[in-house]
Amino acid sequence: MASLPTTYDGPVPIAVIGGTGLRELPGFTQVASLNITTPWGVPSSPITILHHECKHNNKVVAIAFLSRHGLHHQIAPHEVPARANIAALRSIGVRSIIAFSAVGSLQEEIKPRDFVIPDQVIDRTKGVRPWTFFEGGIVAHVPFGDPFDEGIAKVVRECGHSLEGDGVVLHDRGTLICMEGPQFSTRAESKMYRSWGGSVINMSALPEGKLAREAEIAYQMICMSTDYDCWHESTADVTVEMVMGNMKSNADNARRFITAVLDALASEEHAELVQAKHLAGGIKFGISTPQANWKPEAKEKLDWLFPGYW
Ligand SMILES: CSC[C@H]1O[C@H](OP(=O)(O)O)[C@H](O)[C@@H]1O
Ligand SMILES: Nc1ncnc2[nH]cnc12
Repeated sequence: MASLPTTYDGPVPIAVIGGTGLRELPGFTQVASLNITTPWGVPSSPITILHHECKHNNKVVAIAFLSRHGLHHQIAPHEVPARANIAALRSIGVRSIIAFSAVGSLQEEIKPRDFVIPDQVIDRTKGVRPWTFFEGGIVAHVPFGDPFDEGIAKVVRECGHSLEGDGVVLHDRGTLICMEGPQFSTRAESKMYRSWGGSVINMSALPEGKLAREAEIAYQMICMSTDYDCWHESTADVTVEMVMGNMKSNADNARRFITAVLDALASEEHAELVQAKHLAGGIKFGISTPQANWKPEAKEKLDWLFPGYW
């Protein structure tokens, strides 16, 4: 294949982050491949810019795609450079992220290959992943009571329901447990997460979602169930083979789902939502350190993330 341009000039407000089994988005035209270096390092993969012709208005929109675990799934969940990923996406104009994830089901009614649009998350990562842009002399605290974006979630749910009966089964809400990994849970842990009200489990929603919130990016995860983890008495414990097998056999549904979401988000009706106007500027109110006391090195990094804010 001829190599792609390494720059892209147009606006790119929407990004898709692909996870396990979703290292690229088939069916879209690739128009550029960007290698971006951020003050937090380099992203998991080059950012591919895809052109998508919106079904509703035939308008061509640019979408950014990033592969969370790298082009060859060589990056473990705890090694994902989430700060570089989020910062790089924001630097090209991204303000809304649809993040895909393969998850274990913690509830009988969430069957393998069902989709879940989580609305809550419980953090079971172990503090080994860098999880904030605000450190080294500038302190900030952002609200995270609703960790996902309800506006984007509403559009995603409508799209999922429009595909129901056509192979897609959708659960509108759910509590996602984000564990550290890379080992899967013990049976005792799996049962404990069920007793906490967990619906599904993965290793990658955090700190990705927290960093997106700090970067004023609307973030919604679409989860696809691939297994019953290890709590279920009559099914085998989760294995990578099981996860990959279910991702592969449901890949076409995942592709149709994401295409429908991109069609909907590209319509005029959702322009404000996609630009995350509801989040814009909010970070200014979350900073506790008076600007006069900011360390120059810390300010330089934040200036990269929020050009023109200070
Ligand atoms: C290969 S099974 C565990 C792996 O799958 C999920 O990946 P992702 O969320 O990126 O789709 C899970 O979070 C783990 O990283
Ligand atoms: N059972 C499980 N636990 C954690 N992450 C997963 N991703 C897919 N299945 C999983």
